[in-house]
Amino acid sequence: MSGLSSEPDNSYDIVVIGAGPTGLFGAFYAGMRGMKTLVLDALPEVGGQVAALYPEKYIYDVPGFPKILGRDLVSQLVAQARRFEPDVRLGEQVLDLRVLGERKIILKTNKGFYRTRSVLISAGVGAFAPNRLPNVDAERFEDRGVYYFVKAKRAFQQQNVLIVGGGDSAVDWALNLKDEARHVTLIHRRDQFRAHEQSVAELRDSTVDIRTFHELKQLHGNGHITAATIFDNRTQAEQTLPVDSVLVFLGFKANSGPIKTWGLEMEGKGRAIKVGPHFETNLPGVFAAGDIAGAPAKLDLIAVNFGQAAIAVNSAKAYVDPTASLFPGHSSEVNGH
Ligand SMILES: Cc1cc2nc3c(=O)[nH]c(=O)nc-3n(C[C@H](O)[C@H](O)[C@H](O)COP(=O)(O)OP(=O)(O)OC[C@H]3O[C@@H](n4cnc5c(N)ncnc54)[C@H](O)[C@@H]3O)c2cc1C
Repeated sequence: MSGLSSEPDNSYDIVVIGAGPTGLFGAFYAGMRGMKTLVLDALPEVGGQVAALYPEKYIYDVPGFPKILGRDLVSQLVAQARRFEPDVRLGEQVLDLRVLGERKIILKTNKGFYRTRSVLISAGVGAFAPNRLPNVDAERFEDRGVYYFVKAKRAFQQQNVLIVGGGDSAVDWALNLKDEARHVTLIHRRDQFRAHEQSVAELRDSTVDIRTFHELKQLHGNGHITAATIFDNRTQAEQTLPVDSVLVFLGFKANSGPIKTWGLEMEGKGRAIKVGPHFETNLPGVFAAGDIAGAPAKLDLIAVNFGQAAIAVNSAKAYVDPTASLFPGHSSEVNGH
């Protein structure tokens, strides 16, 4: 790993790779065990698959919640993890991991290096990245009118907004922005939406200009987007619309690529990291939990992942501090405020 000679000063007891449900709960547990914690995720938002793929769906099998919306579960996990104030860095993908010795691990990301005594890999199905707009040279407008994530709807006040996509995110953001923006157009290449029936009904009843069977042909602007040409994929008829922002919601792809090069023993056709009973990997100080872990009875469910995160983090604590016990004590007794 190049750059190791200039070792970073930032040093953690544990770095959690991946801020999905497993990583967020792992971060909570690490905080409860008094570990200095850093959480890293490639995406600019936390929540893993839940936030990226189904934030607006109800989940029915999380203990204690008869039903809970994906995004509400993520908020609750964040609130729980925040209590111990872990460092969180988003939009940062871990590219390399090296064990240099006992309790000495270096991580390299696309933004820098971190030193840590242990690692929890809770990377799910890999680092998420949004599917980018194909064939329209959108890169030159990224963050200059083309956005794959929306943080604050205020940013689109009085704008002409073009939304691309037919899933929950596209439909929900169209509904969310219709009163904030000057005009919202939504294009989708088919006439069937992959979104909540109720939201689609609301959309069809709203002021959003819906163009089904439409796709993006070209973006225009000098520095920042000013217009977009769309076309009807049945007739090829084109139209150029004045546009200030294009919001792209074409789903995500996962890339587990770098993890396979870290010297970890893999299984399950190379998709899962082999773990032992404490969710330890073959690399000392490196633990894995959640969808990425090749546990003996593998069930990729949030409820199961929470338990794995607890075992992995408590094991990491005992590794980092050999005088510490594996059992954390009951939270109701040790953290009573
Ligand atoms: C449509 C759908 C519906 C589902 N419904 C349910 C349900 O009803 N009940 C249920 O229990 N489960 C459900 N699941 C499964 C559940 O979402 C997963 O089991 C869970 O999200 C796994 O959590 P995780 O934290 O292990 O991984 P993930 O949620 O995949 O999070 C992993 C995170 O790690 C990040 N990451 C990966 N590699 C890197 C890297 N190198 N550097 C930085 N960051 C990285 C990713 O960007 C991602 O954010 C569903 C899944 C899908 C797709």
